[in-house]
Amino acid sequence: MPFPELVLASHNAGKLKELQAMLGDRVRLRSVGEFSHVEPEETGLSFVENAILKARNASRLSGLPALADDSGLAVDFLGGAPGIYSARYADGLGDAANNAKLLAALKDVPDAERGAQFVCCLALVRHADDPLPILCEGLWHGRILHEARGEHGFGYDPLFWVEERQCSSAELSPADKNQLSHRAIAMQLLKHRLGL
Ligand SMILES: O=P(O)(O)OP(=O)(O)OP(=O)(O)OC[C@H]1O[C@@H](n2cnc3c(O)ncnc32)[C@H](O)[C@@H]1O
Ligand SMILES: [Mg+2]
Repeated sequence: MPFPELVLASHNAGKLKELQAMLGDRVRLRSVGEFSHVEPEETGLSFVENAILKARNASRLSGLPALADDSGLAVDFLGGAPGIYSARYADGLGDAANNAKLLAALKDVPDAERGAQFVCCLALVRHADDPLPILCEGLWHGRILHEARGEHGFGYDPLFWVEERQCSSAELSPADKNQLSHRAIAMQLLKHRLGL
């Protein structure tokens, strides 16, 4: 196993939980929070740029190989917003405020125009200056509900309708979300690349 221990370049507890569950016990994820509580500025214009930037920063702080997840929700009616700005959509006020802002932006928009995709870009760097990061991407298609449903997950999960299961992603069990999600698709690819 090339990476028995990886630093996860994330301060999001929901991601850590999901990614560790997907990786199983052959790779131990350590939070970058063990090394610093300062979050890097996400200055990239794409998911991949931000994922690489976060991975390099965590690797520099820890001296260890690092995995980053940059993800978000791209809503068709909003031209792909909030996209890379998903975490900060309501100016840093958190998940509930982000969800309220999204519902307001889609007020009176009919179901047929409420298509959206969750995007996940994973970047793994072997060291802070790695010239060839491993990059894997996953997309999960759904649509935005008119009101929140479900208690599981995090972020926009209560507003994301999963057609194949006829429920919101916050109504899926954690195990089911970890089979279907954008993050699950990207992680499958990464595991394949790592021979896991
Ligand atoms: O940057 P780190 O520290 O990893 O944590 P973050 O929460 O800021 O993460 P991102 O910058 O990648 O922003 C991702 C946002 O997209 C949303 N998001 C991503 N994956 C999600 C998921 O599986 N379910 C619900 N919302 C998700 C949620 O609002 C996240 O905060
Ligand atoms: Mg972030």
